[in-house]
Amino acid sequence: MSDFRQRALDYHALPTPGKIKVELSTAAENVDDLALAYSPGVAEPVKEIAADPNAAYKYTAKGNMVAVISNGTAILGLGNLGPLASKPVMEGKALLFKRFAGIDSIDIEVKHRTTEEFISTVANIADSFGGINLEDIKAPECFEIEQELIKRCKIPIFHDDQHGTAIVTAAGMLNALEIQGKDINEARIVCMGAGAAAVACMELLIKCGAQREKIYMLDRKGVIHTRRGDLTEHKMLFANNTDKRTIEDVMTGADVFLGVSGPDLLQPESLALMAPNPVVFACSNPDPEIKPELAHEVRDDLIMATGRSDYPNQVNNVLCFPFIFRGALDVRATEINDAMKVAAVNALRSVSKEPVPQSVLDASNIDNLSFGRDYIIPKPMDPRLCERIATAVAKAAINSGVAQIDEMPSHY
Ligand SMILES: NC(=O)C1=CN([C@@H]2O[C@H](COP(=O)(O)OP(=O)(O)OC[C@H]3O[C@@H](n4cnc5c(N)ncnc54)[C@H](OP(=O)(O)O)[C@@H]3O)[C@@H](O)[C@H]2O)C=CC1
Ligand SMILES: CC(=O)C(=O)O
Ligand SMILES: [Mg+2]
Repeated sequence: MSDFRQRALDYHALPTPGKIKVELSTAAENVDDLALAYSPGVAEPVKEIAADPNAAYKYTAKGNMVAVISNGTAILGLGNLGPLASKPVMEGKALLFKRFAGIDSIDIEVKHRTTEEFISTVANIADSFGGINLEDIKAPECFEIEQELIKRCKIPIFHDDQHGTAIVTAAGMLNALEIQGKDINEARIVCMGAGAAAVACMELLIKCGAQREKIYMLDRKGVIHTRRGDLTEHKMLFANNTDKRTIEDVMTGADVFLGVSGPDLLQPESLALMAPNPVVFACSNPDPEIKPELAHEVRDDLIMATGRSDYPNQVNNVLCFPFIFRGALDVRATEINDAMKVAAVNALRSVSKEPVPQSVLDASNIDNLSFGRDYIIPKPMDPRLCERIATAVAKAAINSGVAQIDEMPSHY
C-alpha cells in the first residue's frame, strides 16, 4: 500500500472513526441545567415554535446548520458507488463548512428507488436545517431534484457540484483569461463532460460573457451537436450546429479546456492542438483529465488548474460553498439566486488580486504568491475569504429581495 493511501486511511480512522462529531453548546451539568434543557424546560420553546415557525431560528440550532445530502451517484469522479460510500466525502464537506465558515453541518446519505422518493425524503426533513447542500448527485436527475426542492422548501437549496463549481470556475477562468490577454467573449471553449458541473459552469460562463455558439461540449459519445438524437434536455442547450465530431476537431484552435468528466481523458496530442496561450482546467477529482506535469511537458504557454490541493491553482468548490452559505444564513435568505452567485464570483476574483497574507504562505509552504499564472485564485485556507464572500453574498441577497433579515449582521 502506498504511503499516501495509508496516511489517508489512518487520517479517517484515527483518533476516532470519521471526521466530525457533535458537541454541546449549553451547560448540562446539574439538575437545574437538565430541567431547562430537557423536561420540563424544553416545552417552552416547543410551544413558541408551534405558534411561530420562525422562532426555530431563535431557540434551536437550525439557523447555523446545513445538511450535506447525497445519494452517492456521482462521488467526485469515481462514479456511482452508492450512498454509504459517499459518506467520507459528505463528512469532508461538513468539516469544510465548520473549518472555513463556522457552520455546523451534518451529512445525510439517502438510499432511494425513484427520483421522487429522494426529493420527498429531503423535502420532508428540510425544515430542520437552515440550508441544504446537495452533493455528488449525477446528471440528469440532479437538475430535477434541485429545481423541485427549491419549489418545495423555504430554505436555500444549493447543488454544490453545479453552482459551487461554476462560481469558482468562472472566477478562476476570468482571471486566467485576463492573464493570457484573452477576452471571454471571443474565447473558443471546450468542455469535457456534460453533467452537473459542466452544464452549470457553461451557463455561468455565458452569463459572464462567453458565447454559447463558441462552446463545444463532449460526453462519452463525443461532441454534442444538433444532429444527435440522444440528447437530454440539458445537453440539448449545448448542441452545437457543427461538423466537428471528435476531441481533436474541437481542440484545434481552442482557447479554453474545462474538464469536469473523469481521469486522464485529455491526451497530450489534443492539448498540443490548442491556440497559443490556452487555459486548461482539468477539474476531475481526485485524478484530473490530464496531469499538470504532462501538460507542462507538452507546452509552456498554458495556465493550468486542477481540483486538487497539491498543485497550484486549485479550482474547487471548497472556495465557494462554505462562504456562500455563510452569507445566505446570516441574512436568512430564502434562496441562493444568480445575484448572490455573481457576487461570489466577483469577491473571489478581487481577493486573488490582493497581497497574500503570511498565514496563507506558511500553510502553503511557499515564500511568495502573487496574482499570475500560478496563482489565479485564492487558497482555501485564506482567512479573508469568509468575510469577503459572505459579505458580498449577504448584500446581494438583501438587494435582490430574498433576505428575511434586512440588515447586515454586526460581525461584518
Ligand atoms: N473541481 C471541482 O470543484 C469539481 C469537480 N467535479 C468533477 O467533475 C466530474 C463530473 O462531476 P459531475 O458533473 O458532478 O458528474 P455527472 O455524473 O453529473 O457528470 C459526469 C459527466 O462526465 C461525462 N463523462 C464521463 N466519462 C467521460 C468520457 N470518457 N468522455 C467524455 N465525457 C465523460 C459524462 O458523460 P455522459 O453524459 O455521456 O454520461 C457526464 O456528462 C467529476 O470528476 C468531479 O470530480 C465536480 C464538481 C466540482
Ligand atoms: C469537489 C467536488 O465536489 C467533486 O469533485 O465532486
Ligand atoms: Mg462534489
